[in-house]
Amino acid sequence: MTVPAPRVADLPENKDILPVAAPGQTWRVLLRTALRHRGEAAAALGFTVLSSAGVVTSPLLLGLLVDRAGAGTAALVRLLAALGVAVLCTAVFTALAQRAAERLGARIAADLREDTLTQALRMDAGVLEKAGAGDVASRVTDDVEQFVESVPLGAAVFTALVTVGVAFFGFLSLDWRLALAFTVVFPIHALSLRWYLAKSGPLYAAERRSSAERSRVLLGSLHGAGTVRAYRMHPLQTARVAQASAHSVDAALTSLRLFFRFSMGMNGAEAVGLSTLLTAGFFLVRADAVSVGDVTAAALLFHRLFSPLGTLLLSFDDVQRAGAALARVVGVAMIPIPAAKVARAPGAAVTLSCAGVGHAYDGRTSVVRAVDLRVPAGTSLAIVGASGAGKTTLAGILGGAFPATEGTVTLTDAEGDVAVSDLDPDRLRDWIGIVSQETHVFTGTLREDVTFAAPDRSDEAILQALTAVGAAGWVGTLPDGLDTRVGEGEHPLTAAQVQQLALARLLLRDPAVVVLDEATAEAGSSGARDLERAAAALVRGRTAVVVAHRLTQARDCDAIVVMDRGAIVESGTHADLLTREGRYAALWSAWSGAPEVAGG
Ligand SMILES: Nc1ncnc2c1ncn2[C@@H]1O[C@H](COP(=O)(O)OP(=O)(O)OP(=O)(O)O)[C@@H](O)[C@H]1O
Repeated sequence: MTVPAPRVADLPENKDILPVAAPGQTWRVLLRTALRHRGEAAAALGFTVLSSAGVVTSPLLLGLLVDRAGAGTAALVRLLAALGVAVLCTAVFTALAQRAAERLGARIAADLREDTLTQALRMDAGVLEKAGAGDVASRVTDDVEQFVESVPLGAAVFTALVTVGVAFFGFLSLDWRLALAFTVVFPIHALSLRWYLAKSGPLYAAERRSSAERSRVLLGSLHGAGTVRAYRMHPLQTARVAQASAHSVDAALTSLRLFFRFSMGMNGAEAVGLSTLLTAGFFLVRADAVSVGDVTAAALLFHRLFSPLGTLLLSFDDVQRAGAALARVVGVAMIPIPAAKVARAPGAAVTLSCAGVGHAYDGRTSVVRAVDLRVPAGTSLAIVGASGAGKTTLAGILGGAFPATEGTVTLTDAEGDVAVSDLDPDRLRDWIGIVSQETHVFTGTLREDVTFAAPDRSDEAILQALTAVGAAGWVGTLPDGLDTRVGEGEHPLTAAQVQQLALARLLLRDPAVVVLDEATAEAGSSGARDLERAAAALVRGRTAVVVAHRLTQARDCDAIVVMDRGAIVESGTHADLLTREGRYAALWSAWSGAPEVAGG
């Protein structure tokens, strides 16, 4: 059966993914990571060399045994004893080499996974969003796993390389003509390998790409399950997942077909090699140039090499897969992290301001336009406006969740001005804390969840924070108190409780500035009042920006801005705005059910 050679162009291409490292960069990162564990690397190397030497010694001793068959019992016993020692040492060193290499590989993989995840978390939020969390997740999980799985093989490849090298000298020690016969396999292997490598590298890269795309579509479907259900988009979404999976399977099958063709060529080369060696041996023995023992040793040596040679050639396949996976992992490290210039802690009083802030998610349509704001230290500002006016976007920009496409956000304390974009990411949350619409409960104990951003707080401080946000009541009824496990599949929490935890988390972190985006929206009307009080506890005494859908929240703030189609159309205090009888007054009137008199 002839199998058509596959073409990379036939495979799906995903253009939105993160960069992939070049081979040179990948090797440098791998080497640098390995050098962090010098002891393990030296042990792996040393044991591998010893085990390779053992593999070559046994056939040579068996050849001697054949030649000295009539040399007397003592000589034979000595040879047999040497053979036994060689076999034993080979087994021990091979096991030690394997273990040392696996340990080294596990350490390298753990370092890579950690470095990649750290990098992914520090990267520009815009880049992360564009690339898709699925692609990053697939690199930190699938690709690192692929690399980890190939670690034992990597050790085997190294052993095989050393064994083939040492074996060649073994052949030379017998007779150079036998070594020559042995070398006929190399050109055949080299040609088929060249053919294979040219085709397989791009195919494996494409295979990894389509697997990343499948993860992206799957994760997207899971995250957007609510929307999919609400709009009855199951058939469409299922078709998207099926298509991404089909592309992934196609890519895997294409690589597999190529590999089968390559394996067939390899078996042929070994048959030719052994036949040539035996034929050359026959003539050399007939001409008395070599002994029968030499040819026996050469044939056994060649036979012993089937396995390392096969490992070398067959594993090119896996080495390439691992290489493609590693290049994707290292690619994450190549994404520039926004330069962090300021790592100082904030002063006690911080003013938040912005100038000329504009934002276009797609780079074309501005959803926030030319916003200038100043929130003096210790005061609060409410943002109100109709749905889609740009409140969440502005809050995200002010809170440093992502950079604006235009303008700057500045924090000012006694020491001077700091642009939010210039702050060290590790320091940013000391300056500004944010509660967004997407609150999340991390799987673990309630204590771990609340102290996520402030790990060293005492139970007393935690309970104080929970009391301040009005959560002490329900937390007191939990089966294991602060040790109760929450998060996915654990003790269920209501939307209002999740919001309270988010507020308590921020209270414990104690930033100078807080940005609250709809902290009360999820609670429903019954819990909303409680959450308003909880949010007020957080706002008190701090510089605060509050996205207020419930206008009672806006009324309680020192200043209010009204947004419409991305721009600020009104600003002032609650009383000012009511006297103006503009948009805010209209919103308030609709909200409170009756027109309110200024100052009332
Ligand atoms: N991640 C995003 N990508 C592209 N467009 C977005 C994104 N987030 C919001 N938008 C768009 O930007 C505009 C402003 O949205 P934003 O959520 O900031 O408004 P909002 O006033 O907070 O609305 P709501 O009160 O409904 O939350 C809307 O047209 C919205 O569709």
